[in-house]
Order: sequence, then structure tokens, then C-alpha cells
Amino acid sequence: MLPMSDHPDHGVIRDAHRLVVKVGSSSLTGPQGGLDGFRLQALSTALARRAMAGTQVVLVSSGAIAAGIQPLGLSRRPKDLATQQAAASAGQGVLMAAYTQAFTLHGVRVGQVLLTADDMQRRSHYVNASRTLERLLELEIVPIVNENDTVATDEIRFGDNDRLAALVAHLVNADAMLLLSDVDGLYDGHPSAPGVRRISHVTGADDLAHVDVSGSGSQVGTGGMATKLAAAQMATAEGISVLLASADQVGPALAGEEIGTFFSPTGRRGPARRRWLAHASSSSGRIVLDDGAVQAVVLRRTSLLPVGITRLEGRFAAGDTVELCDPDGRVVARGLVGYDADELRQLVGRRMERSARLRTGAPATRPVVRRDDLVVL
Ligand SMILES: Nc1ncnc2c1ncn2[C@@H]1O[C@H](COP(=O)(O)OP(=O)(O)O)[C@@H](O)[C@H]1O
Ligand SMILES: N[C@@H](CCC(=O)OP(=O)(O)O)C(=O)O
Repeated sequence: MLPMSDHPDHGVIRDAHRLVVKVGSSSLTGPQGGLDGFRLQALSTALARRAMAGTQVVLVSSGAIAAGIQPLGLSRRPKDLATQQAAASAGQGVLMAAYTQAFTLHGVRVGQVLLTADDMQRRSHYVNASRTLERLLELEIVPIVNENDTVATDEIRFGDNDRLAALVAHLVNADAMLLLSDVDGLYDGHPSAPGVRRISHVTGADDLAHVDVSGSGSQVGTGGMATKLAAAQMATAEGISVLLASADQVGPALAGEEIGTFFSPTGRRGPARRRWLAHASSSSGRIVLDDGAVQAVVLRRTSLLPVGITRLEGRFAAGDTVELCDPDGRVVARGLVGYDADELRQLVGRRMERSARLRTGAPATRPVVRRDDLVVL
């Protein structure tokens, strides 16, 4: 039998050259919900050592709201958005000061990167963020990423940092992602329920068929297990291995020990632009296709032509992301549309009139979505 640290899956975490580590609020806070300096220091020591050994580490850290509780004189984590934003505003500086101090003790420099959901959705902002992270890593600085809570709105907000971590893992083309929480892995039901079992390995959707993640998360965490699962699936779909483990076990996790829940890659690493299109960009509308067009786009991977469209929904401009749906409304692909919605509506309307009258095909027109601008889901 292989020694634990040589387990072929968990070894990916040990050997990763570029590693995204996400730590949740629940792992950085004490019983009152405020920032726990000792826990932050233990985590920083483990990550700084790893960075000193040559790994490019990106830390996605929650904890700004928790760190703002004391400065604001609050007794517990605020519930309303405005006070959460005020707490994050006061707390983000405290959080970064604590990290800077803890990493500096080991000779490692850190840099703050605050991102909004909008930054991930807009292609130009996304590319900008990617450039900044690359430069920080080249300079051997550990980027510490958090959501820019002070400008987030209820409508456009990550809330929890799990999805943000998966998008950052895509952004930097990470070899692996480590999700650290207050629970030592994924269980088939809420960990407080009797008889639940930890799942040690997830190889695909079938392994999750009987898993219940609907139970609530910790007092201070935001997403619970559902958002961690979604983040793990986003990362593994792009070839990135994920380990979910307890923050208290960060040392063994980094060493490749067989702990937590390991998620094997389910897909292959695609080009950066396609990754963005599939996971980060937001859709401005839907285009419903007939069966022939679904076959052409999904199976033959051709460009979408106006002739295969039966209906349009939403207002979009040329260059926006749209969802392509089958006749039953199921989303089968996403792509960058080549027409404004009004222009396309006219084109589709004219084609339908003409084909009803003459039973002829549509005249040659440019594709609605070019094959290079399309991802099949
Ligand atoms: N099936 C499950 N397996 C493991 N944990 C679960 C499950 N369902 C719900 N949870 C809860 O999710 C919590 C972790 O989510 P959260 O509080 O958001 O953590 P974090 O602050 O690390 O993001 C755990 O404390 C656990 O109680
Ligand atoms: N951006 C917020 C994160 C909110 C949060 O609780 O996230 P998580 O612990 O990852 O569920 C903060 O820094 O407080």
C-alpha cells in the first residue's frame, strides 16, 4: 500500500506549483464571531512556508466583516447589507494588517486584491485582474483576494467567497484549489445529523446523487456547503483538482495527506476565453434553437446561423454573452452574439415570413454566434 503522502490524488495538492487556497470566515473567527488572530497566524505560517518552498500561492480570504465587528462596537455579525459593508470597510484593513504581519514573520510579502462580481463578468476587467495576479505571482508576492464588499450590491454580489475562489483558480490557471472550512470534508448529510458519513473522494456527479448540502452553514459563514460544492464543480470542470479540508488541518492538507474530500477533475483545461465564457460572464439574453441547430451547434460544433433560431428573449447588444437553448428551454451552450437583439429579431422574423411563403433557405448572413465564440455546456 502507498504511504499516505504518496496517494496519487492528494499528491496533486502537495505538488501543485500554482495553488489557490480559500479560507472561510468560520475558520478565522472566535466564539463571538470576531477575528481570531491565532487561527489567522497558524494558517499564514503554513502558507508562507509553502510559498518559501517555491509554490505560487493565491489566498482567497473571507473575514473582513468578522474583523470589523470589534472596531464598529458590534456584539455580533451584522445581518443587513449596509452594516455588513461598513464592517467590511473597517475590517478589511484590519484583516490585511494581520496577514501582512503574519506573512512578514516568514519573509513573505502579500498584496491585497479586491474584486467584485462585475469584475469577473466584464471581459476587460477579468483580463485586467488576471494581469495583476500574474504580475504579483511573478514578483513572488502572495495575492490575498476578497470580494470588494463595500461596493457590492444585493443583486451583484458573491456573498460567500467560494465561487470567487473557483473563478480565481480559473483566472490564474491553478494546478489545484484547497477549500478550507470549519468542517473536515463533505458529508452525505448535515454533519450534525446522526449517522452521516464523510465522502473521501468525488469523481463526478454520480458520487453526489445522495449528498444533502441543503443544511445551514456555520453562524459566521455565508454559503454553507452548497456553494463549496458548486465551486468545486466549477474548478474540476476545467481540470483543476480540489481538496476540501478543515482549516485546522492545513499542514497535512498541503503535505498531500489523505484527509478531507478530494474532487478529481471532471473536464479538461480549456482556453482562458472559453473558461470565462462558460463560468464567469453573465448572460444578457436567450436564443432558442430548433432541433437541427441544436445538433449542429452541440454535436457538430458549427457556428450558429439565423436559420436555426425560433425565438429570442431579452435585450442584448452585439458582443454580449447569450445562452443558447434547445426547444424545451434547456441551456445547451453559451456564446458571444454577433448581433443586437433588435437586428436579430428582424432577421429571424423576415426569414420566417419568407420561408413560409417560398419555402426557401435564408440568404447567406454572418453567423449569430461564431464557433470560436461558443462553449457547449
Ligand atoms: N453535507 C454537508 N457536509 C459538510 N458540511 C455541511 C453539509 N451541509 C451543511 N454543512 C455545513 O457547512 C458549513 C461550512 O460552510 P460555511 O459556514 O459557509 O463555511 P465557511 O465560512 O468556511 O465558508 C459547515 O460548518 C457545515 O455545518
Ligand atoms: N467577503 C466577506 C465574506 C463573507 C463570508 O462569510 O464568506 P464565507 O466565509 O466564505 O462563506 C468577508 O470578507 O467578510
